[in-house]
Amino acid sequence: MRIAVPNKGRLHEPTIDLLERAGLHLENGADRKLYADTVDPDVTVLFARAADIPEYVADGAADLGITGFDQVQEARVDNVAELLDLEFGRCRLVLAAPEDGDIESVDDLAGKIVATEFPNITADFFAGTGVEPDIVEVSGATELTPHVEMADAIVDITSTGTTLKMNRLAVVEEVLSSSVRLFGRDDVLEESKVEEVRTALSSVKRAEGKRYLMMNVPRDRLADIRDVIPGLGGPTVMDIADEDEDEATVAVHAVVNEGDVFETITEVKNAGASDILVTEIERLVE
Ligand SMILES: Nc1ncnc2c1ncn2[C@@H]1O[C@H](COP(=O)(O)OP(=O)(O)OP(=O)(O)O)[C@@H](O)[C@H]1O
Ligand SMILES: O=P(O)(O)OC[C@H]1O[C@H](OP(=O)(O)OP(=O)(O)O)[C@H](O)[C@@H]1O
Ligand SMILES: [Mg+2]
Repeated sequence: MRIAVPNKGRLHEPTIDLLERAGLHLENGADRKLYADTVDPDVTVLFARAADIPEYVADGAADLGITGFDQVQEARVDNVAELLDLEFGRCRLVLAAPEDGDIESVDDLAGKIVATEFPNITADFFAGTGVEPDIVEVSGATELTPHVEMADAIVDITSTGTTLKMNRLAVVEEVLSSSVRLFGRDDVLEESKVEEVRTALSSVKRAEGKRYLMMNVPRDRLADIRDVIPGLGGPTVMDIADEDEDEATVAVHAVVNEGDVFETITEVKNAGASDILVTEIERLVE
């Protein structure tokens, strides 16, 4: 099983970090190498450009891929399926034009020129509008093209909006909303290794923003504690070893949202809990 991941750019680090947190530790993967082994002898990693990854998966150079949804759409591959939204690399592809120009809506682009690194997505977008500009493919610095009379508008990536603003461009319309996805070729989707990888990655995503809470509670206050813990399927209650059966204290463990931890601690304390411990969770397997 081979997974293609971005070799550089802004998606490289977070993707490697995610694989590591999922337990797929990379080995022998020194910088500039094309491949890396992982702790799982059946899983290798192929480093490729974010834009090439969908093709690599479709053609069989890799079985699974991790890259932006925008790249998967642009590649127009029809034999791959999405397995998981990894929820980072969030950005939008937008149609943008000079702030002080005369392009204010899609209709203003009839017969005009639109420059983009995403000609397929752009063509699909305009096909749905009935407006037919000339689409010119560029390989970078798209934001400059309206200022050098190469184009009247662009379709490009934005997230904070800083680059558009710096180039005095305004959003005319959103074309696509993107985040990083795990996807696989249709003919490998039933393989057990694919499900293993998907489960490992999704368990990391599920654990994000969650905390594990442990505490000791007098048995006769358990009902109150249950009332205040917004646990995942309720708390786990355990007898404490060597305690007398009738003895009073039990251990309570629960998974809670990070945002609820502060309030929950106050509430369980008021309900009689002591020795409260909060820890991070690496993975949460369904
Ligand atoms: N500003 C951004 N905010 C969030 N995600 C982004 C942003 N820019 C790009 N991305 C996402 O990252 C993907 C790859 O972009 P990145 O800039 O890392 O590579 P690239 O410029 O295509 O790489 P290369 O240097 O190989 O040409 C994009 O397809 C998109 O999904
Ligand atoms: O809305 P913003 O936060 O300003 O982000 C948008 C910019 O980010 C990307 O470029 P990147 O930084 O990846 O540089 P690149 O052109 O070298 O790929 C994209 O191509 C935009 O130019
Ligand atoms: Mg970029």
